[in-house]
Amino acid sequence: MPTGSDDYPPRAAETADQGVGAHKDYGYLALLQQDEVGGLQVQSEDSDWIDAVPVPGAFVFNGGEMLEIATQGCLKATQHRVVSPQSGVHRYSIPAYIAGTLAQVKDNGQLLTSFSGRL
Ligand SMILES: O=C(O)CCC(=O)C(=O)O
Ligand SMILES: [Fe+2]
Repeated sequence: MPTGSDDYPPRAAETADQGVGAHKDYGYLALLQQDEVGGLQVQSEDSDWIDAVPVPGAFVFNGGEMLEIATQGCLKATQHRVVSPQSGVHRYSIPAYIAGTLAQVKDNGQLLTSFSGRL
């Protein structure tokens, strides 16, 4: 197993277990490198699950709840999940989470928002 990565072992053939259940990340951004196996799905506004098909050399950026708060709902936190690979296949992904501090200040009635983030 490569170091610093998440290992999703294959699910038992008779089950449809998920590697990670549906959730939103709580931080600002998650930067994700997934291998060619796939399994990451994002939920649309119509509640459909859409495959985030792996693109070689590309990263996935997942907006988190802090980002949604900091942008006052302009950028939404993405509901997502990971479906485990079929029997006999392993999936690897390397996530990096950008967390940070949110500051909101009212200046003459105008809401000013700033944040500092780090990996
Ligand atoms: O492994 C993935 O593709 C996503 C993992 C994830 O959603 C998480 O760690 O929050
Ligand atoms: Fe996540």
